[in-house]
This record gives sequence, C-alpha cells and structure tokens, in this order.
Amino acid sequence: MNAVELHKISKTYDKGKLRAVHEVSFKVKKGELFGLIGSDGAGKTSLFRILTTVLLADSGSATVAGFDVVKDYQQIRNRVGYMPGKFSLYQDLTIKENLEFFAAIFGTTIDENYELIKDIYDQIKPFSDRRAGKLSGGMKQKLALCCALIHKPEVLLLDEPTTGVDVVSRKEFWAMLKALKEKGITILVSTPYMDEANLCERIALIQNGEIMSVDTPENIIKSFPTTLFAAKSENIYKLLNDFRSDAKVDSCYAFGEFLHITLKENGGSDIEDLKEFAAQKGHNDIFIQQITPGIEDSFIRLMQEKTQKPTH
Ligand SMILES: Nc1ncnc2c1ncn2[C@@H]1O[C@H](COP(=O)(O)OP(=O)(O)OP(=O)(O)O)[C@@H](O)[C@H]1O
Repeated sequence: MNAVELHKISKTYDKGKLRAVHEVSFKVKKGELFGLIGSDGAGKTSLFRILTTVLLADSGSATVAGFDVVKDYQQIRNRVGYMPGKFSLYQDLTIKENLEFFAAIFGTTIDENYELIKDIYDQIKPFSDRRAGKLSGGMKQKLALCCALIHKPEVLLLDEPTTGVDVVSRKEFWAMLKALKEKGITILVSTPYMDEANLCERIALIQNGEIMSVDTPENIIKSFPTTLFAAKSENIYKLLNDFRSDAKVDSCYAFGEFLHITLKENGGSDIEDLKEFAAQKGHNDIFIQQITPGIEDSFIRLMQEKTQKPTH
C-alpha cells in the first residue's frame, strides 16, 4: 500500500480564475522520504491542505494512509502529523504547554509517545518554560516537529519546514527527518531549496501547479538530455547577454558566479565554438568547462521544455 496517493488532483481559487494545482498525480511509498520541490506559488501548500483534509479539491482523488481525503477525513486526521508552512505554534504558550496542548487534542500525553520525540525534544527541553514566540527559528521548527509527532502519526506532512531557517538548523532538521524515516514514518516534505532535493529518496518537481517529473534525484539528473557548460568572464552580465544572442546557444542562465549554457541540438558546436564566440565579443578572460548538471539545471530544463520556450 502507498502511504500517499494523488490522482489527477486539481484546485482553482477565485471562482476558477486562478489555477493553483492542475491534474497532479504521484504516489509516496510507505516508509519513504519524499520531497515536493517547487518555488513560491507552485501549488505545494494547496496540495498539503488537500491531503490534510482541510481543503477540498475541485476534482481528482487522493488517499493518505489508505484513506480517502474526502470520505475518510476523520481517520486521516489521527494518522497524519502536519507541520504547516507558517508556524502553527501558540506564541503565548511555552514549549511544554504547546506540546501538552497538541497531545491533548489527539487524546494522548507527552509521556505516552515520548520515545518518538525524545531525540528532538531533548534539544529544546532546557528551554521548556520559554514562550514559543521567544524562540529562534530553528527551535520553533523543532518544537513544531515535536507537536506534529506527538500522536505518533503514520505519515508526516511537512510544508516548507526549513524555509527561513538558518543553514545549521536546516542540516540538523534533515538529520532528524532521516532518523524518523528509519523509525518507519513516511515523510512527504516540501521545499523551495533545490539542494534539499538530494536528501530525499524520490522527488516530485512542481511548477505552476503541475508536476514536471517524479523520480529519484539521481535519475532526474541522469536524464538531463544534453551537455552542460559553465562559463564566466570578468563581465558576466555582458557575457550572459552575448551568449543569449548566439544562435548556437539554446539556453544560458546565471548560476551563482557562473553562467550555465546548453547548445542547440545538431549545431555541431562545442566548447571551442563558445570560446571563439566569446572572444569575438571582446571577452579575453573567458573560462568555460563542461560540468555535470544538478537538480536545479534539470528543473530549469524541464520548465523550458514545458513552456516550449528557450530561457532567453
Ligand atoms: N486561498 C487562496 N485564495 C486565492 N489564491 C490562492 C489561495 N491560496 C493559494 N492561492 C494561490 O494559488 C497558487 C498556489 O499557491 P500555494 O500556496 O498552493 O503554493 P506554494 O507552492 O505553497 O507557494 P507558497 O510557498 O508561496 O505558499 C498561488 O498562485 C497562490 O497565490
């Protein structure tokens, strides 16, 4: 049995004028750590709200832990731990009071499921009398995760849990997720951070409410269909515009301090042609090399294919 299944889920807002999610289908296997990767407004939160039974889809069907999100919403609520994107904590309650509150609404106690949260809770326990509103982002995140876990859910749904959290806390958070996965909990986590995609077993890439690809991060990278080059010169902005005007170039986009470039198929051109073109345009300090694509490159490529337009 799959832990989460979505079949052609669609959702619009504003009386159908705004298409948030369009015919989304994917499956999360039991025990899997699955990532939903997409930028702001891609439709991630809408999907989470549908899966947690607080929002109705316009069409399509979905199950969580084998239960239908419409018919069996009560069973789902007991089996799912949900960490919404915006912190769900009660700011005026202390760490301990927040946890007790969430335990109480699920008819349980902190003691009953302590084993599951222990490793995470131990990190914030020294501050258990501090109000949630006075905690750092990383500590709030840990508390919110404890609250989502306190009723021992089968499936954890985490909506952008690392957004706005510092790099160290992000790292710690992913280590916690790995440990929870090892305890048998299925995790569906969304993130706009491409580097976090590599920490998932499988991912779905979502853009404009549509799924572009579902696979392991390795397979998605492997299916990058062409050679990728990285280039830089002193005047990177001019280089970007120059390459974008080169008829041989299919796509050219800024990537950190480099430009990433792909060439049109059957153009027969290569690194030497790029160097020559750059030299003709007055770049004397050009550096170009072939590189292995990352998830972000795959994402950009898929987006480009979807819109059938080059990125320039
Ligand atoms: N209640 C609503 N009413 C109208 N439009 C909405 C509503 N909720 C979301 N939207 C719109 O639907 C689209 C998808 O939003 P959604 O929040 O699902 O995406 P997201 O990937 O979670 O992005 P974010 O991280 O910004 O929340 C966006 O264009 C958003 O503005």
